[in-house]
Amino acid sequence: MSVLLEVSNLVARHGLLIAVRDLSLSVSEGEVVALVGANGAGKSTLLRTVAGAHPAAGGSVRFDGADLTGVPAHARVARGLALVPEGRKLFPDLTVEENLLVAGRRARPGQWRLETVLDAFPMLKPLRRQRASTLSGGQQQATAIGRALMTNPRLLLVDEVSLGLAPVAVDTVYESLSTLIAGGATLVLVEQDLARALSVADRVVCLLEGRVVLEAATGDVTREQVTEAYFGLELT
Ligand SMILES: Nc1ncnc2c1ncn2[C@@H]1O[C@H](COP(=O)(O)OP(=O)(O)OP(=O)(O)O)[C@@H](O)[C@H]1O
Repeated sequence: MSVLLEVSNLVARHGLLIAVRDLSLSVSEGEVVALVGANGAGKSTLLRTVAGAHPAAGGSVRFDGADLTGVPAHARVARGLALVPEGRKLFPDLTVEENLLVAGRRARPGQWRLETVLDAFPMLKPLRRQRASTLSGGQQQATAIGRALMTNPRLLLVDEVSLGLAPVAVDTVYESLSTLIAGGATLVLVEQDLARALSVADRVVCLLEGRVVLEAATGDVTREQVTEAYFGLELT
């Protein structure tokens, strides 16, 4: 598998606070990576910096061989990097369909268009003409992932996949993610629910205080080992 994303010695700050410290990570084409870690570990800042929504204070972000470190977010989307942000950030007054179509306006060529996104997220079909502000959390998350797909990404970064969703909504969102995975999508998922994360990912990367403290194929690591890394406990 060829490397699609290569993050090297990345540093990201919020003022004086260093949220991402000298972090290196690579993601290969077709891989599903679960990014886990406690609140404040730096997961969101990392995804936002990779997507160009937050500036890098050091290091580099290479995508498909090109250095994108100083490149604006919209140009990264054009190259195939898409972020589903924490809080979903839909246009509340637009309908589901309009939210999807807006994202598709400058899409790269590819399989994803309104019809194929609705096929991947069947729960959205009856909601097409409904305003985003009236949707449940799960419906919003499905719309937000669908909106990112409309750009025909080569790598999809999804922040906080299941945060705030009812269990049944989490199931539905993961069913659709599984469809994407079966179709060969390359994904980085930030997920608080460790069992979920381990169930879909090929590899788990655990952050603590802005650093990678554990990185392993999901088959090679136990839930206990990930939990220990998560809280910064000594590995036994
Ligand atoms: N806009 C901001 N201004 C100042 N500090 C911030 C800002 N956003 C995040 N931080 C700080 O940066 C560090 C990393 O936060 P980040 O949100 O990236 O972590 P996270 O792992 O995604 O956590 P969470 O699950 O809570 O979102 C934390 O100490 C956080 O308080």
